[in-house]
Formats: sequence, C-alpha cells, structure tokens
Amino acid sequence: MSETSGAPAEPDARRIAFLGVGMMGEALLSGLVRDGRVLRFVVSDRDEERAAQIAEKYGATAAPAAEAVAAADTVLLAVKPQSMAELLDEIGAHLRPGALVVSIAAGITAAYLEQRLPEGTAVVRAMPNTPALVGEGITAVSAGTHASHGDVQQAQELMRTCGKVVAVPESQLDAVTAVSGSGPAYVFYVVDAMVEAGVLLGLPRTTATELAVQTMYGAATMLAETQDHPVLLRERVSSPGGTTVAALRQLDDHGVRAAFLTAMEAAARRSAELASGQL
Ligand SMILES: NC(=O)C1=CN([C@@H]2O[C@H](COP(=O)(O)OP(=O)(O)OC[C@H]3O[C@@H](n4cnc5c(N)ncnc54)[C@H](OP(=O)(O)O)[C@@H]3O)[C@@H](O)[C@H]2O)C=CC1
Ligand SMILES: O=C(O)[C@@H]1CCC=N1
Repeated sequence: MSETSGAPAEPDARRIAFLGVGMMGEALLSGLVRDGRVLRFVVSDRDEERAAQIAEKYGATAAPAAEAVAAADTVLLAVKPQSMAELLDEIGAHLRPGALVVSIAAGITAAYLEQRLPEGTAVVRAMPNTPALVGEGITAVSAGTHASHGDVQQAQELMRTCGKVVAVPESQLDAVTAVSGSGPAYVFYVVDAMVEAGVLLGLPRTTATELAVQTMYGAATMLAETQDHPVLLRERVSSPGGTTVAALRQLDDHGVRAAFLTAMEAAARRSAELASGQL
C-alpha cells in the first residue's frame, strides 16, 4: 500500500484511514487535503470503484478496510450507522495499538464502538455537517471512555480543517445532530421554498435563486459578525405596518416555528433510536 501527502505547511506524520468515503467522508477528506499539511491518507469504501475514484481525486491510496486500519494512526469511521457493526467486525483485529478512532456516525454511542473494538481503544465521537465541503462546517466533538485529552485535541484539530469545532458531552450529541448535523438540510429547504415563492410571484428562476441565496448568505454573515440576537435583527427588517410583518404573521399562522421545534425533536429522537439499536 503506497501513500501520498498534500502540500506541506506544518509537518505531520500521521496516517489517517477514512472508512466510508460517501458524502461526509469525502467532505472531511477534502477539508484535510485543502488544509495542506503533510498527512498520509488511505481511503476505503464498500464500493471499491468509488474508493478508487476518491483516492485518485485527492491523492490518497485506496485499500480494503482491514488493510487501511493496519497502517493508520487515526481511523475515521464515516459509514452509515446501519453499516457500523459490520465494519467494526471487519477492522477490530487489525487496528494498530494506540490508534485513535473517530466516528461521525449519528446516534452510534462511544460505548457501542468501545464494546466492539479492542479493550482500551481511544474513541472520539464527532458530529460534522456538509458545509465542511466549503470549509464552513461546524463539528461537535465528545470523548469516549479511553480517549485522553490529547486524543480529543487531535480529533478537534482534524475537524477544524473543515470549519469550527465545539466540545460537548456525549449526552448532547443527539441535540447537536438535530441542530447542526441535519441543519443544512433545513436551510436548503427554506431557500428552495423562497425560490419557489419568487417564481410564483413572477421572477425568473435564476433571479429568484440569486436573491434567495445571497439573502441567506448575507443574513448568516450578519448573525455571525454582529453576534446580535436573531430577534433584534428580525425586528430591524420589520417596518411598522410593512411587508415583513405581513409575511411573518403568515409564518406564525402556519405554525412554522412550531414545525421547526417538532421537526428537530424528531431528528434528535431518530438519533437516539439509532443509538438504541433501532437501525
Ligand atoms: N451526510 C451528512 O450530512 C452527515 C452524515 N453524518 C454521518 O456520516 C456517516 C456517513 O454518512 P453519509 O456520508 O451521508 O453516507 P454515505 O452513504 O454517503 O457514505 C457512506 C459510505 O460508506 C460505505 N460503506 C458502508 N459500509 C462500509 C464498510 N463496511 N466498509 C467501507 N465502506 C462502507 C457506503 O457504501 P454503501 O453505499 O455501499 O453502503 C458509502 O459509500 C453516517 O454515519 C452519518 O450519520 C454525520 C454528519 C452529517
Ligand atoms: O441524516 C442523517 O442521519 C445524517 C446525520 C446528520 C446529517 N445527516
């Protein structure tokens, strides 16, 4: 198995195995490659053709999972929760002593992973999101039983190549998954609805899309840069007796806020179901 590295900024001799290079595995790999430190990557996927394509695209090596972990200092588990038990069976006996295992699977607890990996394996759970693809992700990280402070820092550093990182207790990860893990989908849903409304009002689709996307981007940038409360920012848009209050009243009448609460409760509940084995 040969290995390649990105352009060096700070030397880093770690070897990282990506197990599962679907949507999220690729997003995280792209962040690390963009980061450009000397990191050696090996990728593995049940779909060998996809693994080979990803390896070629990012200058990594493709290998079967057992082979990939045998040479890795850090192992990133990026398969669906439903595939996790099978993958752990496959790699358990091949893991290097002292290797750090980072899992991004929704719902799968550190205890679930620790029970299926060699005794004492350092496990860190991370919940990233797809804006990692453009370096604007946010990841929440929590430590398993055997993970040291250094292990957690290493996992955080890994995830920071894709955006921001926060540390949370594992008990909060279902809620995190509901807010930021699944969150980009709600935002895309809202933008899609705004574009559709613009088209309904007679705008060309391209114009409606440009207006909606830049409005979302500008509003998010204001939130991040001013740190002002969203209610204050909303009030500044709402002229007395004007267009905005007319629209917001309709959102309230249609129960949009309540729908968000119910939807995100459902996401957190589903995450907890995955943890309790209801795959
Ligand atoms: N998508 C997202 O926004 C986020 C996802 N996550 C988590 O990331 C994980 C991956 O999600 P996502 O990228 O969306 O899923 P994908 O289905 O896109 O990617 C998972 C990949 O892993 C492959 N795979 C399955 N089993 C194995 C195995 N035993 N060995 C090697 N590869 C395997 C899958 O192949 P096959 O399709 O053949 O099964 C697939 O290509 C999930 O656990 C999810 O909870 C976390 C945060 C955000
Ligand atoms: O939908 C899912 O289950 C995954 C976890 C968070 C985002 N996507």
